[in-house]
Amino acid sequence: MAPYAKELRVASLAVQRATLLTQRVFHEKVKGTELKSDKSPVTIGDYGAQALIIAAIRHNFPDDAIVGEEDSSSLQDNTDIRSQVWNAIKSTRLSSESAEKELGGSIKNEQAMLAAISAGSSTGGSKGRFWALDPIDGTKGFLRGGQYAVCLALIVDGEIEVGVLGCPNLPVDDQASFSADISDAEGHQRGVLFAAVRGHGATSQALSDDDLKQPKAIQMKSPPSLADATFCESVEADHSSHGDQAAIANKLGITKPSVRMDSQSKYGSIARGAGDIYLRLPVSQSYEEKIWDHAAGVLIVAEAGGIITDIKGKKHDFTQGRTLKKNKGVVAAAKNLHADVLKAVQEVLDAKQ
Ligand SMILES: Nc1ncnc2c1ncn2[C@@H]1O[C@H](COP(=O)(O)O)[C@@H](OP(=O)(O)O)[C@H]1O
Ligand SMILES: [Mg+2]
Repeated sequence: MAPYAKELRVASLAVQRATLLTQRVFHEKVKGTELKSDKSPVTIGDYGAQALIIAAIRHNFPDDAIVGEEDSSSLQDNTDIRSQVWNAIKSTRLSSESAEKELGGSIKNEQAMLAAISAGSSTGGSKGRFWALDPIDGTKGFLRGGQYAVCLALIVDGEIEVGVLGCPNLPVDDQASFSADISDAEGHQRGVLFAAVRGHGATSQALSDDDLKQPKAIQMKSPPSLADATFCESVEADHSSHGDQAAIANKLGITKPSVRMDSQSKYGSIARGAGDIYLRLPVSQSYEEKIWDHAAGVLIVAEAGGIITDIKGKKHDFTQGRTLKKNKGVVAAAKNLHADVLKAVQEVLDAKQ
């Protein structure tokens, strides 16, 4: 049996089920939203997806730790949001009964739901097994009806071993034209699940497939020259500097406009060859990137044949707790482009000092 086969299966089904919940929440406009202490939004979808995924992990791997983005403290007193999360959970089931069973079935009651959400409080670290979970990455994209991703990765002794991304608003077709705009995907079936196991390649498949047994291998593309490359970057200018990115593109002779997209959908997109370069350039020197914003995507791009470093050219270090405190930013590109892109990144950033 391939390594981590059960982990990959459980992670894929758990992400599929959680993605379904987020889509329901969006379509039923159950959009109760709060602001967290850092002023970022959190929705019924974030809490519900975190509860469902953690319940599935705890059923299958009871000894594993979980580093999840959300915590349940604000749900303890807010009965309105809490009951909306509970209703979303109760009405979300996979259509395959056997898959539901593999995940351990639904959550029993509101107390169990709160306990599941709270179980994402692990501090991670360099030893043993833990899961890094972002129930909705790109919550701002989710609220806008744009791109977002449900992200889950297994980290063992500091190495990312399994990564899964559920991207409900990206086209299923790996060859579809690269755009963040959902209306451009008109005529394309949407909803894709990206996955990778370290040393065993990366895949994509339709999120709507009942049993998730049709993965296809994906590969990064190498454009004929740097000037033909397509960049992607965050929609939010305070997550990644659009100005620095434009200066780097200019230096490399790239004339195509960048594709702006929320969430780890950017990692999935370049891994399937829809786009060639992903840059995340620090805006604030004090911000520490969160491990759940990168773990799944970093493995998927690496397994699709890409190179991912920080802006200094260092590998991302997932042993440092809940954040990537030893790294700044992201430079992800096809193998033949990465060295030139990194050089341009450093020249542009150094010139600003
Ligand atoms: N100042 C900052 N710099 C970089 N990333 C930031 C940031 N503030 C918030 N983020 C992160 O950026 C993520 C979204 O990434 P992107 O810009 O690629 O869509 C957010 O995830 P959530 O949406 O899960 O909160 C959040 O964790
Ligand atoms: Mg996130």
